[in-house]
Amino acid sequence: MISHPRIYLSSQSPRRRELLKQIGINFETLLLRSNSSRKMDVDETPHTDESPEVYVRRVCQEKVNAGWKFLQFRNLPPLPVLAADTSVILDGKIIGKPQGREQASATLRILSGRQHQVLSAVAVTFEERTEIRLSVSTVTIATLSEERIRRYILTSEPLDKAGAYAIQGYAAAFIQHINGSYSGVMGLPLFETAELLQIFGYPIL
Ligand SMILES: Cc1cn([C@H]2C[C@H](O)[C@@H](COP(=O)(O)OP(=O)(O)OP(=O)(O)O)O2)c(=O)[nH]c1=O
Repeated sequence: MISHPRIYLSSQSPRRRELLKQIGINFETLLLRSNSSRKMDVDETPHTDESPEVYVRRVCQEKVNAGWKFLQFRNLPPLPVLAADTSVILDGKIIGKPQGREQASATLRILSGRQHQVLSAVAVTFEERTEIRLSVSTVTIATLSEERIRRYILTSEPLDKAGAYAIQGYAAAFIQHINGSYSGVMGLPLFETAELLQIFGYPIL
C-alpha cells in the first residue's frame, strides 16, 4: 500500500470531492466560502469581450491562487492546491448557473435538441509553480418537451448547476451523446487532473 501525500482541494463542490476520491487522491477541502473567509472568494463575473476559454482558465487560476493565499492566511502546511472551473457554452456564449426556476427552464429550452460545449479547467499550484489544463466536451441534449422540463425543474437538480443540468443526475436520461470527458462535464476532468498531480510528484495509479 502506498502512503499517499495530501493535497488541498479549493472547492465547495461535492461533485469535485467525489471525483477526486474516485481516483484515490488523499485531500483536504479548503472552504473559501465559509463565513470566516468569504472575502477570499473569487468573483466569477466574465469580463467584457472575454472568450469562454480565456474566462474558464482565468477563473480556475483565480480559484487556485485564492486557495494558496488561504493556506498562508490560516498558517496551514504548504501542500499542492487544486481547483477547477466548469462552464457551459452555447454558440460561443457562456451560459451561467440559473438564478431560480424560471431561468433554469429558459436555459433548458435553449439547450433542448442541440449540441453545446462544456469547458472544464483544472489547475494545481505549489510554491512558485502553477499548471493548468483545459478539457473540452460536446454534449447533445435530446429535444425536451415543456412537460419534461417542468418535471426536471421540480427535482431542483438544475438549480446550482452550470447549464441548469447535471449529467450525473436525472439529466442522464436526456443526454443523447457526449464527445469528450464525462468527469469534465461533471466538474473535474480526471485525466487532466491525474496528469497535473503527476507533474507535481503525486503518485497516481
Ligand atoms: C454541466 C454540469 C455542471 N455541473 C456543476 C459542476 C460545478 O459544480 C458547477 C459549475 O460551477 P463552478 O463555478 O465550476 O463550481 P462550483 O461553484 O460548484 O464550485 P467551486 O467553485 O467551489 O469549485 O456545475 C454538474 O454538476 N453537472 C453537469 O453536468
